[in-house]
Amino acid sequence: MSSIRIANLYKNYSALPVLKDINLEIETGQFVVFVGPSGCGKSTLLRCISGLEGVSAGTLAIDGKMVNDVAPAERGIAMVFQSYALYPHMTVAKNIAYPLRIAGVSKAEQHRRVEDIASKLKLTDYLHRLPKALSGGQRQRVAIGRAIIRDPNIFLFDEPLSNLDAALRVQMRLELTTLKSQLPNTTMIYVTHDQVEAMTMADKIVVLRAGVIEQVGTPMDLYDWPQSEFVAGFIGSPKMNFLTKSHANPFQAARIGIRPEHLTPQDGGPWSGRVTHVEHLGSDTFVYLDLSGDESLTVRLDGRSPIAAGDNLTVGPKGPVYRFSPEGRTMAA
Ligand SMILES: Nc1ncnc2c1ncn2[C@@H]1O[C@H](COP(=O)(O)OP(=O)(O)OP(=O)(O)O)[C@@H](O)[C@H]1O
Repeated sequence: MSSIRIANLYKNYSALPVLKDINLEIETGQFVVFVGPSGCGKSTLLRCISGLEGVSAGTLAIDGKMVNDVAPAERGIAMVFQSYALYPHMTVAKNIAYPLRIAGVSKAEQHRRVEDIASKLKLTDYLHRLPKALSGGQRQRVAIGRAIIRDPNIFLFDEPLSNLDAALRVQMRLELTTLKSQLPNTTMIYVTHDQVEAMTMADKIVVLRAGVIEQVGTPMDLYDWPQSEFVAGFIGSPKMNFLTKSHANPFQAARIGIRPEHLTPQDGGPWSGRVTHVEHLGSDTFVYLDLSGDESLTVRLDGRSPIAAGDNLTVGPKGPVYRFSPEGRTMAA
């Protein structure tokens, strides 16, 4: 068991409030992702859960037991950071086994556990190498192996993939998802800037903004039912289009939003303009449309499109049009 309950949590640095009235429940075995813009408090919340930071007010409980005053090492938590430090003179096997060696676990047991973890993390062929002979992704897997060998109930990741190149990030993303399925009782919390990572890995996403929780939900809840313009703009790639004034008036709202993939060429559709750029990605095409009043739309079309820069184009919705109040809250459909 490794559920987490956070109630009315505040964290200040000197007089600066960084987390404000955080309330969050995480069930055993969930993979929860914290997303939000730089400085919104993601890492601070993770560090409060780990015990590396104390909280200023509120309660933090693991499996129903308040842990505010429990030392980090006693919380059953392991943490992996973006900058992981492997011991350069030790082989992969020795790096992974290190926490067990320190704990005085027998050689035979160390060997058994290292073999088991290496097979989970596809490191079996690299156990005798030194870290300098590994790729970035392999080194990050060793760091993860060293963290999971202690059998933590809760695993915290702070942007573990941000130092890797794009292709390796995708590969590691899939491997972390596999790892999660192999550890069904381990609760995982993952901090990232990358909303694609959040969408593809999370059971539950927590969107933070300026120290408060803006919305919590499954990836598809947040995509389909963003409660605010902030969440609507944060989740989804390419980003949701926002329109105002005459482009929003027909929908009886000051401001509306529509996702690029929910627009389609449509005679008599509500939005017309001139195509400024076209990007062909092979699988789909992004069309950029200039509307009157200095507003613009990104349109995502399936497959290849004959539309070219300079064309006039009229588009309409084939999916939801979100309406926002002047305060940026989503209004009922
Ligand atoms: N030790 C500290 N002392 C003072 N202020 C801090 C400290 N650590 C973080 N902060 C401030 O708290 C706020 C939240 O920082 P935090 O690192 O949690 O944000 P984040 O959402 O993880 O950002 P990023 O995505 O850029 O890593 C920031 O304004 C930051 O400057």
